[in-house]
Amino acid sequence: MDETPATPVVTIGLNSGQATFDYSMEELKALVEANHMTVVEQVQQALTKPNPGTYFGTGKVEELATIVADDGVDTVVVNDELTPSQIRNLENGTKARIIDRTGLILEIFANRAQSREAKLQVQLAMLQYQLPRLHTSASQRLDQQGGAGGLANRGSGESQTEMSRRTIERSINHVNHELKEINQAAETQRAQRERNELPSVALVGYTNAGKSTIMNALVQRFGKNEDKQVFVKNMLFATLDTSVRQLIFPDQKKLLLSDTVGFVSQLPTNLVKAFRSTLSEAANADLLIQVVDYADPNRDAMMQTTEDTLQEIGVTDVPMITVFNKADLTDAEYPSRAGDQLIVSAKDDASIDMLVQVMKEKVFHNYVTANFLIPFAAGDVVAYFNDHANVLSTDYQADGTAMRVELPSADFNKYKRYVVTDADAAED
Ligand SMILES: Nc1nc2c(ncn2[C@@H]2O[C@H](COP(=O)(O)OP(=O)(O)OP(=O)(O)O)[C@@H](O)[C@H]2O)c(=O)[nH]1
Ligand SMILES: [Mg+2]
Repeated sequence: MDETPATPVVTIGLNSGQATFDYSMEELKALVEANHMTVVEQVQQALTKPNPGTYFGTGKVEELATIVADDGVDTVVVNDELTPSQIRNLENGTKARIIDRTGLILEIFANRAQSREAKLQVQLAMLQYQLPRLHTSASQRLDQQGGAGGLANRGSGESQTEMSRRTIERSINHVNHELKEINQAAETQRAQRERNELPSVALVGYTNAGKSTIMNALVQRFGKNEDKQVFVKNMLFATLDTSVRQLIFPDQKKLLLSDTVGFVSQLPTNLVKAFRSTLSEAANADLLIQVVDYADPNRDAMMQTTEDTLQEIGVTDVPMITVFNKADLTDAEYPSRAGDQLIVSAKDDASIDMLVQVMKEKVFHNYVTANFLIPFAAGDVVAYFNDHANVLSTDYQADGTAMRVELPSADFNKYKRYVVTDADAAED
């Protein structure tokens, strides 16, 4: 455990009268805490738009400088993304280190990334963020987190700015290249092929809504024995890597379920772009399950954030159901269903049953039920049905095995020659 005390900070935000202002400051506080810092004071200014030079108006910057000095903090976290010159001017005006919302989210992601792919994706987003912000403390902080990798090597003759810029550009190319290699790896392609054969369902939603918990509950009941549970924790951005698991239901219907990074409002564009391949799981899904923390008073804003982010990554026409989770923390009755909306608790078996029922309705529409008479010489087909289809009845007859089977229409077509009508089956 990390026992170092959290860094105290002042958060600042511009209140332009938007309905979501209070919520966004609250969200900023949660992000600050996720980054091992703690808010000692919040400062806001009512302004319709940011001052282009200093974000806050000049008088307010002076006031902020006093607050920073009085509170004895050396870091100010800003609720919006700033321009490089706004960062510089605010740093000069307050004598504090300025972290904007984007920089903050990047730092959290950098600390959470586990897999090589996630690390590279975060690194790419950081480099792109740093490029126009050289010589601000924002860049140096990220540099310490390993953002630019090889920035330390200094050449002779060139100005430091010129050198850093070229180094960052080179690093960006390098990271892009490595990411491309990961995507082309045999493993990824194999997974892709499997994906094309089975329906896929993706869990999406605001961070900390319970996506990974639902994934684990489903995997525990319908996953393969060797499948590992995914990481669950009560913190923002517990999950940064996409996990895909196969679910097999008792009727042999199978699907792929994926769990991925959660969303937060104003997720940096570079980050969303860098995580494109991770998020492609959602884009290619046959069904999205939007998980919402039903116990959170800001749930409507969180749903809006999720829908905006999906739009931004180009996911616009995938069918979606909404799962209001954590109902055990509310007075609501659960599980309950109204059309495509469910109220559940991830910790409740009956809730998981209801979710499975709805998932099945949505993704398994290409199934047919038919009677087959399979000659003994084609015993492998009987074995195939037992492993891959929902066998409703089996009867060993003189001329072969009679089976009534529910199966995907592709398989039905493949084994059509063994189909018999109900009447045929009755005759035998
Ligand atoms: N009481 C209650 N707690 C839940 C429920 N579902 C999840 N949680 C808790 O909520 C917290 C977040 O759960 P996760 O599954 O990690 O959430 P997530 O959506 O995967 O979050 P990110 O990966 O950060 O996007 C954990 O502490 C869970 O134990 C639920 O139905 N009821
Ligand atoms: Mg998660």
